[in-house]
Amino acid sequence: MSEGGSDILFGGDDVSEIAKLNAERAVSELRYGRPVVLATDGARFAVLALDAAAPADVARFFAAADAETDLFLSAPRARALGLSTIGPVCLRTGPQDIAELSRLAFAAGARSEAPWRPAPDLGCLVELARLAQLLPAFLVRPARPGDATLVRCLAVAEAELRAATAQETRFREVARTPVPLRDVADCRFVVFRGGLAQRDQLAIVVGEADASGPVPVRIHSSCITGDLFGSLKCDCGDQLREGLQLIARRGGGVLLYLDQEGRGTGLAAKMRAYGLQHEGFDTIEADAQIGFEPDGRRYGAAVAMLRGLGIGSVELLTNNPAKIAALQAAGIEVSARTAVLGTVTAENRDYLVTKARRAGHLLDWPAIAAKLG
Ligand SMILES: Nc1nc2c(ncn2[C@@H]2O[C@H](COP(=O)(O)OP(=O)(O)OP(=O)(O)O)[C@@H](O)[C@H]2O)c(=O)[nH]1
Ligand SMILES: [Zn+2]
Repeated sequence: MSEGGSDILFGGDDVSEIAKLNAERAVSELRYGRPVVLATDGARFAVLALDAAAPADVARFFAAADAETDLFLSAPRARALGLSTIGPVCLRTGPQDIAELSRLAFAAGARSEAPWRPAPDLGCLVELARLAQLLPAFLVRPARPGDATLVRCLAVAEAELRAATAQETRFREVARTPVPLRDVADCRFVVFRGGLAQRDQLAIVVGEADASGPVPVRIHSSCITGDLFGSLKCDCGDQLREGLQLIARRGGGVLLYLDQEGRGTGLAAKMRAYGLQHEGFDTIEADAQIGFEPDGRRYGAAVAMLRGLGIGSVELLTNNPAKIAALQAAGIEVSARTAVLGTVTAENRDYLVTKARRAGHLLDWPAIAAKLG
């Protein structure tokens, strides 16, 4: 029986499959604002995701505590508060209302004088927050044996979360059908299902690519604001359409459309970060203020889809060296890189400059200027 109490299983006893089930249940509980019991090496904690908890949930969590409650924060958020740390921390806050806890967890420019300790033992909470697409801030207290308030709560072991990551690269094709697009008529949409706490992923197969050589591929992270609504704040919509056209001009290839809004932080976090950008933070500083590293994206789904499509060598359409490195690390050959240039606007210029200066994106400014005419 697993720490999570999943003693009855419907189909299969693959350890990482069981771990996935429990990890996804934990993600769901946290998103509903319910406490989860986390078993780490030698200790058990009750944890509650602040981003998903209502004031009543927080009050209940404190009321049930016979021990001190801490506020767990990721390393970027701790540093934003002025704490000198390289890892996540626990602040000893004492009972607080949700407004004060939220100030400490998310508010731009906030500082903390509260006592704190490094919390490497709870580092898996950052991973849980990423899977749940919640800001990485949790109320944490020891879960004592016999604590009646936690009897009906889901328990998940840190070891299970680790085992579940094996599922991040397991996908299977579930649907394939032609979808002619305005700019690229010869297209098939191929849907893959799997991963860990992930929605279905999409591969758009254009024309007939010869998979015996390098296949033109764009790996595109979803950007609802840019891709769908033409937001001027980024270059994503241009890159999406130009990527598809470029692939069509090559005679065929694949665009992988990954469910990775906001560099993997999720739509709500991205919109919070946009709010901070209006206050003057750049795209990376804004994410750090709300607790995120510069780029938390994973490419296991992309690798699995390429393999599922029989592609082992690619011409990658990107300016992002992290995408090249991720494919290479997974054994996909990147035989060439081709830039994909969006339009530079007054609204996205600073964003592009930050991507080039701080995230190492390979932006070809002369080519961009030439494109502008
Ligand atoms: N957190 C955050 N995410 C953003 C911001 N602007 C755009 N994004 C996200 O950034 C990602 C950009 O994805 P891509 O266009 O595939 O990737 P890229 O890293 O720019 O690399 P290439 O386009 O391949 O050169 C998408 O997930 C967007 O939703 C922002 O200001 N903050
Ligand atoms: Zn965008």
